[in-house]
Amino acid sequence: MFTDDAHTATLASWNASKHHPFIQALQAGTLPLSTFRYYLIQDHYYLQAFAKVHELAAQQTTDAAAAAQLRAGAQSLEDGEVANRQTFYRELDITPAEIAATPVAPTNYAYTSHLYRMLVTAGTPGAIAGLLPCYWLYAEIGAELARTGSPVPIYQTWIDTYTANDYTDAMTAQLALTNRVATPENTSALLAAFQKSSWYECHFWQMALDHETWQL
Ligand SMILES: Cc1ncc(CN)c(N)n1
Repeated sequence: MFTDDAHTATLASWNASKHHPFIQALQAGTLPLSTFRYYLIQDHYYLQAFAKVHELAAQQTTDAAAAAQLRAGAQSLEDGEVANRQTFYRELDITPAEIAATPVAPTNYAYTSHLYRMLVTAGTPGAIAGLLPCYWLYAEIGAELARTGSPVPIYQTWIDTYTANDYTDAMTAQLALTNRVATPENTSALLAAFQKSSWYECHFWQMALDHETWQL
């Protein structure tokens, strides 16, 4: 199955994400709130692009079931993760003005550009494979972190987002969709899309730890 091969091919990168200092500090409760704020603001832009790629991929395909699944995935993102973020923004006093005044950081820019690129160069199946680590890696991270939890309530709520049934159901549906659109002809392109997204996921944590900015 495509997703088994993709998972095996990205084990090192996924382990690096799961044990990244950002994740370890979030679990220990030692992650500075300023770093979490930085992550949330950048992730606002990431999730916007993530939803947009779902919509564009749905528009681009003639596979009605795939289009419906992509739109359902985007809706579940809106209802779950994006809705939860509004609570975080209020709690941490993150305003629309602050978000608007914050540029998309280089790693985030590169990751979201990769998702759009996959749609253009590898079509809807390429976009689906590029989107999958976002669903799946966070579900695995959530499951691991939930074993001990975090002493900081807002970090615990963040963890809970990714163990919630609506999130894991959306992830399972996306796994099935990816396996359905994978063919012997497109497997290597889909694997490359998945591997690069996994690489970007790991660098996204580092971007947040570094409070990465453009040095133009
Ligand atoms: C960068 C990134 N990757 C994945 C997720 C989980 N949907 C997220 N919120 N942000």
